[in-house]
Amino acid sequence: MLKSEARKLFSKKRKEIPYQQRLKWDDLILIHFQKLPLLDIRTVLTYAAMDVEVNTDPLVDYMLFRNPMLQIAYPISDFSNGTMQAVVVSQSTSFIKSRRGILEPDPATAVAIPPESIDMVIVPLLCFDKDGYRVGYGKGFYDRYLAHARPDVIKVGLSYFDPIDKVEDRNEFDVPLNYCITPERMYEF
Ligand SMILES: Nc1nc2c(c(=O)[nH]1)N(C=O)[C@@H](CNc1ccc(C(=O)N[C@@H](CCC(=O)O)C(=O)O)cc1)CN2
Ligand SMILES: Nc1ncnc2c1ncn2[C@@H]1O[C@H](COP(=O)(O)OP(=O)(O)OP(=O)(O)O)[C@@H](O)[C@H]1O
Repeated sequence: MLKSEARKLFSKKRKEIPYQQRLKWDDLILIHFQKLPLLDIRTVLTYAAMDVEVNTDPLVDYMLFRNPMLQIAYPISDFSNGTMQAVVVSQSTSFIKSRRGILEPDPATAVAIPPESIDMVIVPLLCFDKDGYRVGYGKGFYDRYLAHARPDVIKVGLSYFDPIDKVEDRNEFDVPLNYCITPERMYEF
């Protein structure tokens, strides 16, 4: 399937999920997420889910329960050049609604960190394939960001749907996932 087709199909499918179903699926995703090896993870870049995306809050709560010292970072996007910066949040961080309705930490209340300091990235996506390639919103934010991350950074995708066979129009910038978690199971690539 082509990225453009997958984007259209999975945006539609995601919007059609009933709210109660989504809550159940978020629970199942948390159960599989708990099987990930988290021992050496000190800094995680997650994302603040928009209403149709897999909710990351239960995963963050779980990771903080396991390791209260864990640093949690969120991206701040610059739509003028397609780049993102990771900022570490704390109790005193406030979130503000950016363009496109995404919640982002107020930069005045969070601390910017370099991409090399991140051990795990929870990556938003619209769909993924059996080799771990993903389709996002098509702006390349994550591929551009991951190009600067350490090669051993663990990339975890979250999806309400099973993988497609193959993203046919992969390009040289596409960074495949190490894991993708669905309500059904965890995929390791
Ligand atoms: N929660 C979340 N945060 C994120 C991303 C994401 O996918 N999800 N990003 C991943 O790159 C970056 C922001 N990039 C984005 C790129 C494009 C659009 C976009 O085109 N939005 C559509 C509406 C999408 C919809 O509701 O279906 C639009 O504005 O028309 C949004 C975010 C960083 N933060
Ligand atoms: N490291 C990079 N350097 C320069 N351009 C890049 C880089 N990564 C991606 N791009 C550009 O970004 C555009 C979007 O890529 P693609 O269609 O793979 O998006 P996507 O993976 O769906 O989006 P996203 O990463 O935002 O979720 C492509 O035109 C690609 O050329």
